[in-house]
Amino acid sequence: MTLTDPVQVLSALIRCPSVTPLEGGALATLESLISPLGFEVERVTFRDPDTPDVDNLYARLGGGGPHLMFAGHTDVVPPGDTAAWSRGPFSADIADGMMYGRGAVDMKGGIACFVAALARHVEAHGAPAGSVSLLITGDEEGPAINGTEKLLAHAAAKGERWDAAIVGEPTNPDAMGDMIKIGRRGSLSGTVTVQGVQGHVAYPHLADNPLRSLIAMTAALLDPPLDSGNERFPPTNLEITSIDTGNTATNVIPARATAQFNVRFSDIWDGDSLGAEIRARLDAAATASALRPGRGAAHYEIEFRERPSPSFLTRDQALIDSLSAAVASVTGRTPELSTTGGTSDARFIKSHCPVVEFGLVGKTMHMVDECVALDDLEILTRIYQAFLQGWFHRAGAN
Ligand SMILES: N[C@@H](CCC[C@H](NC(=O)CCC(=O)O)C(=O)O)C(=O)O
Ligand SMILES: [Zn+2]
Ligand SMILES: [Zn+2]
Repeated sequence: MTLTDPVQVLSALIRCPSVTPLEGGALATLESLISPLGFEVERVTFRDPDTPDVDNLYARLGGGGPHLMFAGHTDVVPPGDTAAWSRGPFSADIADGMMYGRGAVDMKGGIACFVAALARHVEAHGAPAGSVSLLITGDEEGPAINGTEKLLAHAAAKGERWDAAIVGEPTNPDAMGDMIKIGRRGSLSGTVTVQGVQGHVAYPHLADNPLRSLIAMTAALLDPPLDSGNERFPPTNLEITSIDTGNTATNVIPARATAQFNVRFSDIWDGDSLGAEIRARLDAAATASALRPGRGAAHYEIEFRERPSPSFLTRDQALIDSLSAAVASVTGRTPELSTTGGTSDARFIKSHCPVVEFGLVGKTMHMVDECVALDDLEILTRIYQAFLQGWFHRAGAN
């Protein structure tokens, strides 16, 4: 195994079937790869009621400051229908300049490139004059209860402090150098249940169809838009993800109906203010009678998923500039600074230190035939190398 070669490192990681929440040998492989670089490695399992136990890894190279954290996850989403894959999802097969496998871009590829970049840095300059830590969880694709948030708290309780962090999630929409993430939108999910009265569809006056209200209520959530965004964030977006009654009959009005939704929200809102707006819209629509003439207000309940993800924005311009300069030096492109897309574990890290994100091209993440261009692995490794050198130089080390 040549640690400076991201292709070899990634190949070893993809071959570990670490479908969330299983460790699948991925953290053990990573531990055996980085230990010879001089990392002090700690493996820790977190538990919580009603969630699977999850293995995590924290490793530190060096003892002094400045201290840079690289964060990521080795767990991957399930491959789905393996027969639909043109190559084994854990084979790491290479064809036409691409490596195939679950996690190729999301985000074993990012980890492999960072390890290779660090190995090259150590080979060329020796260990950085400061510290580099790897904070790697097996619970990013799962509930995210027994992962990054607890690992950060665990390390912080032992005295660990970080000056900055970089997360290796796939941030580029189309090509390397497209985009750096400098923050993330918030996320809030909920379920609305409307109670009605079951009955015969031909005698609707004897029943109370909950879908009439639920249709008006979901429409009220969608329109008018929650905001039009700002210079930092795209417009807040609410998606209805399911409407269900469990009804299999064509001639029965169901007794109740549920709708599920998820909101990706800008920093105009937080979980409380958004929850209040959603309740106000539902109350107004439940009282309106256009789809339910002659009836009183519909009876409904709303349940929000616990712990909405907060939005955040990284305001450390020096860190953003350092990463942008590294991307530009390798790709010749100025990356867009964006808060689009999903949430990431950076939402936990931002409470400990400034955090930015840059990784591979995310086009195939979570898809059948997830794959990465070998050229992109080399580009990302060089970007991480440049970032390491630039960040430690700016921070006053080598
Ligand atoms: N499973 C976790 C968090 C779910 C995070 C997920 N993030 C992505 O898919 C990343 C995509 C991107 O980088 O744009 C999401 O946004 O749903 C939980 O639910 O806590
Ligand atoms: Zn990911
Ligand atoms: Zn993912």
